[in-house]
Amino acid sequence: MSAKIIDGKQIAADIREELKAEVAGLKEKGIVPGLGVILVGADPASQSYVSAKEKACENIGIFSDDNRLPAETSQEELLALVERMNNDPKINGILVQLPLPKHIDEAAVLLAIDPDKDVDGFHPMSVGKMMVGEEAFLPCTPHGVVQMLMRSGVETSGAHVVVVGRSNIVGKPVANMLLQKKEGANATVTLCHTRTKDLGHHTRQADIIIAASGWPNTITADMVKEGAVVIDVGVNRVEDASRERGYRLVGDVDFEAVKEKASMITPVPGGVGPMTITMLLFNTVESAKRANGID
Ligand SMILES: Nc1nc2c(c(=O)[nH]1)N[C@@H](CN(C=O)c1ccc(C(=O)N[C@@H](CCC(=O)O)C(=O)O)cc1)CN2
Repeated sequence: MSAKIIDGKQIAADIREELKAEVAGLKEKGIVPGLGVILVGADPASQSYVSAKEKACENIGIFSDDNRLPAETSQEELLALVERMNNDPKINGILVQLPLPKHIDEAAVLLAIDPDKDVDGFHPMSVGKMMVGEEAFLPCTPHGVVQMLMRSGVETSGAHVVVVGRSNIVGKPVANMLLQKKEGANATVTLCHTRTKDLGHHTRQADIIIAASGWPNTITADMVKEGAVVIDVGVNRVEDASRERGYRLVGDVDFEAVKEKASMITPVPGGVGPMTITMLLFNTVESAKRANGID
């Protein structure tokens, strides 16, 4: 039987409606959440993600401070802008779109962000707090994955989750979040990567597979247990002359074949992607509440 499609667009829209109502309530108290947005360079994918984030802010009533800087921007100039936003009370969250140009030390920039405004959840302080189970801003894509599982009624407690990919943005944090001792987690987690021997041996044991390798067709049908839940975090461009833009988007999972074996599956596009932007909005509202002493 074909899998139930987990509709990321719909779940994201539901959360955005909840946030819109929360932002309206904050406005009545004179509070307008603000997001400082920084994009260095003109990478087309990054430009479209940043524009989508700003549009999403506008739609729910978050103020955004747009800063598009040329690719030649120096690290010092970028750090000065981050510092200005750290000290600006109108800014509750700072988003530095990644990747940054090669001449800029990404780790140094992320470290410069005030952890209280780290709505991307990439600062080592946020990562450390998440790891030990303290309250912290959770990175947006992994947080989106956990929300999708919870809102789709997927039981993670005691389930065997196999994560494929060990990036700092997705693989490592999602593995960590799912093994925490809390609601929507409590899973047994296996973290696989490019050096894992016989990947299929691990994925076939999974109740839930989270594919975040960055390569199309990493997960094929023979690697999936009948009835497993499959979450595809990949966003890969593959050439497609039949499309106006010359490419189409695919995930890391062989969707057509795997959907015949899985019980639930996320599509690409329209799965995890829309959740990433939504959880950024969530963190920004959360930060505005914390800054104003609201629980
Ligand atoms: N500072 C950050 N940089 C990056 C992050 C991040 O969370 N913070 N994540 C990724 C890119 N990203 C957000 O920035 C992102 C990726 C994909 C989508 C998305 O909605 N994808 C759609 C398809 C969109 C399309 O048609 O191109 C989907 O999958 O349905 C949103 C955000 C790296 N950088």
